[in-house]
Amino acid sequence: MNKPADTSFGNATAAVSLEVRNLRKSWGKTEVLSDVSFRIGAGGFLTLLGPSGCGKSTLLRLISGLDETSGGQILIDGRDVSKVSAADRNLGMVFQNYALFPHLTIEENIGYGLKIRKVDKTRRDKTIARVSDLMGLGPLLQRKPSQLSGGQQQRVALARVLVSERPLVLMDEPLSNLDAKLRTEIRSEIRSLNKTLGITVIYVTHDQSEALSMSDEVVLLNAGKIAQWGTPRDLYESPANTFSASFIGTPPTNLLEPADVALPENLGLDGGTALTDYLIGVRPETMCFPADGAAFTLTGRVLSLEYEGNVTLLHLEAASGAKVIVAHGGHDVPAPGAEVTVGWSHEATHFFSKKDGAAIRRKT
Ligand SMILES: Nc1ncnc2c1ncn2[C@@H]1O[C@H](COP(=O)(O)OP(=O)(O)OP(=O)(O)O)[C@@H](O)[C@H]1O
Repeated sequence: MNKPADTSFGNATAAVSLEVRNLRKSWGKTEVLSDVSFRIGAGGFLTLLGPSGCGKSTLLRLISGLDETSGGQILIDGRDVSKVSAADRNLGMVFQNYALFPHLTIEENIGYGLKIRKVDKTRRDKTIARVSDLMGLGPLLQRKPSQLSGGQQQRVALARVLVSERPLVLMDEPLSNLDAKLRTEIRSEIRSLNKTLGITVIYVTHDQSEALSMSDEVVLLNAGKIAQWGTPRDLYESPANTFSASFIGTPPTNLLEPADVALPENLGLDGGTALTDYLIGVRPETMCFPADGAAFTLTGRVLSLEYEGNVTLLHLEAASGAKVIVAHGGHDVPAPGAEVTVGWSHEATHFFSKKDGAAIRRKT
């Protein structure tokens, strides 16, 4: 499983870019996607991330051509395919409900698309052998799908799409049936095949760690709208709004009333910004205890402790009653009930408008 990908199999058709412009989708009177626009370059890996029901699968189905758009455009390599049938979009798909042919062996299932496209047998066998080896399916090739576990069947579905040599592959939560160890291994396999074969991948997940670790770019959706589109680093380090700040990161960003915080004199905000206008965002892992002369400090009472191995989560209650979480890396853990002062730097501080949740950028 840990072998580096071999480039000798698969001559993926030259990779393609994907662009979605002002895409809309309504079911009856309910609009489930509104004005969604993003693009990913050829060979890129873009993840659609968001909570359950935000429209990720709907968006993927529109890109695939399985459902019709209610407005907007989908361009593959600059060509508008919005009205082109799914079969003519030249893309591969792995969905949550992988459908394997029950009467075919695993080997035949994986090679089905190649056979249909009349790829010669020697090349087909070589490709199947290589991908099944990478996916740990080698010993299972002669079995039927019913003789495999759910996780193994899902790996077959993935292998099948990876050997299909489509330039654009859509994946909807393809790792959801796998255990944690396999997920991590297959994540890096998918990522390495994406780069080695130059396949453009659009990947759906609600798991932010999967999204951050695999993607070149992430589109974070909230209730059918894009909350933020950027690199994993953009999303983590510069959340565009309170939704993004709260969704990305475990535990989520603390959103604090300025009244709970001892603020430095110069916040770098516009002169007109009043204390009541904004919230302060700070990630638990960027806070320190003791505060040690940090620019921002907060004093609170320790409600409880959660030992996580590498860190201990300090659950604090500020004077106002607000709950705050600090990920503390040191061994000097305070006792429950103690009053403590924690701190953080200017760089760790994010400001958000209370009105609409949007990030307030500081003056440079
Ligand atoms: N065929 C349909 N008819 C009516 N409403 C639908 C249909 N398909 C999806 N929806 C609605 O569209 C919204 C988005 O659903 P979608 O499956 O795209 O969300 P998701 O983000 O993929 O969720 P999950 O992570 O739970 O799979 C939901 O409110 C869902 O109920």
